Amino acid sequence: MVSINKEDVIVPLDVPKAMRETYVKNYMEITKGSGRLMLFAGDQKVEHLNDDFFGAGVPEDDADPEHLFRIAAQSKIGVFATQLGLIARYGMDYRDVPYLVKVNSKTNLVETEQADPFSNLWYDVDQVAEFKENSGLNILGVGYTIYLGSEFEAEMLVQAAQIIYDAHQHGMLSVLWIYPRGAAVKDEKDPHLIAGATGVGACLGTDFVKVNYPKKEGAKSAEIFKEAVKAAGRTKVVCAGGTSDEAEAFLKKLHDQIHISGAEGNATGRNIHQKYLDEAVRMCNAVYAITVEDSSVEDALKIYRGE
Ligand SMILES: O=P(O)(O)OC[C@H]1O[C@](O)(COP(=O)(O)O)[C@@H](O)[C@@H]1O
Repeated sequence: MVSINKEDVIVPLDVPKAMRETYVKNYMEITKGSGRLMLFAGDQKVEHLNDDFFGAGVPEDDADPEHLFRIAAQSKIGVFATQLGLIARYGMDYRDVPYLVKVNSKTNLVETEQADPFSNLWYDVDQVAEFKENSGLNILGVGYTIYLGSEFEAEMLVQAAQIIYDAHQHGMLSVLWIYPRGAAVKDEKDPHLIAGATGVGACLGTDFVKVNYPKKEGAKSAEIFKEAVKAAGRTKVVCAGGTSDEAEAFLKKLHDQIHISGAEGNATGRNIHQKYLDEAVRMCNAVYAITVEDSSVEDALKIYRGE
């Protein structure tokens, strides 16, 4: 078990004095007192349309958006990230779930080869705060995606800066998804470029930055990922889960990211929700065990197998 005290939370100076306590409370809650983030990612209904939710290899449970809420409610998680509209439709039946509102999103219909990606803002943070107030839901933070290197990078950087600043005004946390992508980007998974991305996250002052796990011919990803963790400084780095993998390999990779690279959590979607509910809940609890409870891969696998 890893744990931090309230006093260990470094409160950024853009959080007003009156909101410092709220920020610390949200930080402790989103990390379950571990300092590490277990983010269950459920924004793919926009990002990947129905590709992740229906078709060969995807259990039928996943075709219904409520599957995501059932998993979030029945498993151990730090936070469930999805779009505000979906939360508004289901939140009344899932009041105990901790939420993170993804404030921008785009589909994958236009390929990167056709046009550089731009993910525009759907809601500003004041609307998220208003929604939190009106719904009474436990909204701990906001999330935003930047496509670094896109011709629309400048717009996304400004929007990200504003949403982080505004989130901090409300004592809410920020998670940036930063993916280098567009015609100017030769290799999205280049370790040096990923480290550039986490450094941008640090300069934007985000609490957490989520990037893809770097890949380089002949190199061990867990080793080359260290550059990105270092570049992020006080901003904590987590990795996207990627396409569904065999459970043991996925859990081992996550364990390496945390214990070799120095990542402070995970942001996992498909590897959890592309399963029937019972298995999805066990997988989610296994991911949580490695992240928050500091379990070994063997112990996490026992949780996954229901032993
Ligand atoms: O664990 P997963 O399914 O990769 O989800 C992690 C994140 O990556 C995304 O799927 C987007 O990734 P891509 O744009 O690279 O496809 C997000 O929608 C999601 O939050």
